Amino acid sequence: MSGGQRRTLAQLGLAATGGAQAQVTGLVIDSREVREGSLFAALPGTRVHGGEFIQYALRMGASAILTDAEGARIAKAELAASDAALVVTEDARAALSCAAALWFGAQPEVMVAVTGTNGKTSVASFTRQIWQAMSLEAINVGTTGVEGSYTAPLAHTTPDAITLHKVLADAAHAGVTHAAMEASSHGLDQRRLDGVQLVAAAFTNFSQDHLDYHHTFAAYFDAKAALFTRVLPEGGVAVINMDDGKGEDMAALAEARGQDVLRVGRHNTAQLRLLSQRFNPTGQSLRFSWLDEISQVDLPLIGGFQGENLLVAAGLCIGAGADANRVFQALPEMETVRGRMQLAATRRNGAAVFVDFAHTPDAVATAIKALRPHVQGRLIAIIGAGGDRDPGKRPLMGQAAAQHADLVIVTDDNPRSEDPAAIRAAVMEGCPEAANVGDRAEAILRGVDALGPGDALLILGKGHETGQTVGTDVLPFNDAEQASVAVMALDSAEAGEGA
Ligand SMILES: CC(=O)N[C@H]1[C@@H](OP(=O)(O)OP(=O)(O)OC[C@H]2O[C@@H](n3ccc(=O)[nH]c3=O)[C@H](O)[C@@H]2O)O[C@H](CO)[C@@H](O)[C@@H]1O[C@H](C)C(=O)N[C@@H](C)C(=O)N[C@H](CCC(=O)O)C(=O)O
Ligand SMILES: Nc1ncnc2c1ncn2[C@@H]1O[C@H](COP(=O)(O)OP(=O)(O)OP(=O)(O)O)[C@@H](O)[C@H]1O
Ligand SMILES: N[C@H](CCC[C@H](N)C(=O)O)C(=O)O
Ligand SMILES: [Mg+2]
Repeated sequence: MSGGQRRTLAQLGLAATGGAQAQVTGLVIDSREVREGSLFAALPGTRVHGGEFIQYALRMGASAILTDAEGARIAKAELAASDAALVVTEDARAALSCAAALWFGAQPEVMVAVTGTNGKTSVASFTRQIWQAMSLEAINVGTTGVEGSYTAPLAHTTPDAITLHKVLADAAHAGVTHAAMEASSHGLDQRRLDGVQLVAAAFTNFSQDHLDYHHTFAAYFDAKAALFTRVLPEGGVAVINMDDGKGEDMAALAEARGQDVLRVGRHNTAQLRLLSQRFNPTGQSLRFSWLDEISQVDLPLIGGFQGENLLVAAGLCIGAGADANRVFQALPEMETVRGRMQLAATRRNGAAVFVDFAHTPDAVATAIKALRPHVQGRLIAIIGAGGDRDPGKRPLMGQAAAQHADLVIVTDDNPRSEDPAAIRAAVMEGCPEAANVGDRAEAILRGVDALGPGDALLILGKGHETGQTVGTDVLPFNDAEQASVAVMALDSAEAGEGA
């Protein structure tokens, strides 16, 4: 990670209380990765304070420790006995982010970020696609990794500051000039993107998720709002979806900070205003106005929310300096975002199977309702909820599915450390009539088997994911692949019977 370089703390924007001349050879947040000369950032955690590992980091040769008062208290004796440099700051996470930005030293010139409970990956991908259609070297950074003109896998939606700045620097060195990144609420709360220089930022929507981490809706909202109140500088452009219940509040916060607000949506205050959407079996046509000019575009995207996300992405590109007409010209070239309302297979009788990443109550409702106008017959939904994630959302996801689909199958979705049957039982509280089929492959087979002409199956929750996490094992699993296998098996069995 050091690439052989050495920096002083001053060069990393850090003021030390001792050993200020220390030469840092790399930045790490996990003591197990400390090498000779590393700066170890001992951060507060959800399970333990990183200060507990300072002793080990010093033993492994750390030349500097960055921590908060609590970390310094925990390791007081070891720090006193060491000649390593010590930086104690109120917000060690924020300091680490700025140090990481300085350490890696490069990021794409034009960077934007998007927050919101749902739609971040979609908006980031569309933003990157628009830029690429305008012949710019662009990437999106988030849940699906780094995609576009430079690619890399990522484990998190908003990676920790060190991983993030390494990726941004690598992309910039590879010639990437434009980047759209996702700002998750965890990422914002943990200051992971505080060192990123944003020119514009967007807000999609706000509904229940991650209450296991944030505990209250107010804290969850504040984490998201920090994209505008802390990360995006004054004078940046805030692109706000005004159709969401929190749109007005977010716009007011951005204005109070001195940002230009670009309003998007059906709302009558929107400058980029969605006038109408028409759906057909393979996509939709969108009519919208920008200031006083009206445009219309045909898109190969399934689901009304994708049209809405696309306008937010267009707003981000305009907010980041692109010419509006060139942005609008790029829109017909948009491709489906992987795992978001993605057509996975079609049965011989014409019934379609879609895969979508809905994993919140609002997304489950939105996704099923969004598919409805594209479907003539029955709509069957497969849902599950993740283990070690907000348990409160489980019955609400079941309820949303029961309310909007004609038939529901409840199955497993990354049970992680929890009992899968207990998670399914919690989901079933919201949809007591649903079938309960733990094995996901079998659930998909049953869903596909139930498809008559004109029907559609919507498999929710995993989207682009390629694994099923059970305990700590990640078993290979891909909804789109399973759907194809099920369609092939059932169609050929039926053809065999007919022969
Ligand atoms: C809940 C959460 O965000 N946890 C993150 C947090 O871990 P934590 O607070 O639990 O850490 P901890 O285990 O208490 O340890 C405290 C500190 O001690 C350090 N440590 C720990 C053990 C050791 O031997 N040595 C050591 O130095 C850890 O690196 C950490 O800095 O800090 C760690 C790094 O400092 C992160 O890796 C970890 O992300 C975990 C892996 C995670 O899964 N996060 C998910 C929930 C997440 O961030 N998701 C969001 C949103 C997803 C969405 O879009 O819906 C995302 O952006 O991906
Ligand atoms: N604008 C929207 N409004 C409501 N639901 C949406 C919207 N956009 C996407 N969704 C739903 O949320 C799912 C996830 O979309 P996407 O991956 O873009 O969101 P995300 O915010 O990146 O999610 P994550 O928090 O996991 O990173 C989609 O598959 C869809 O079901
Ligand atoms: N980024 C989200 C993804 C959830 C996807 C779903 N398949 C699950 O495991 O709950 C999270 O970590 O909460
Ligand atoms: Mg995402």
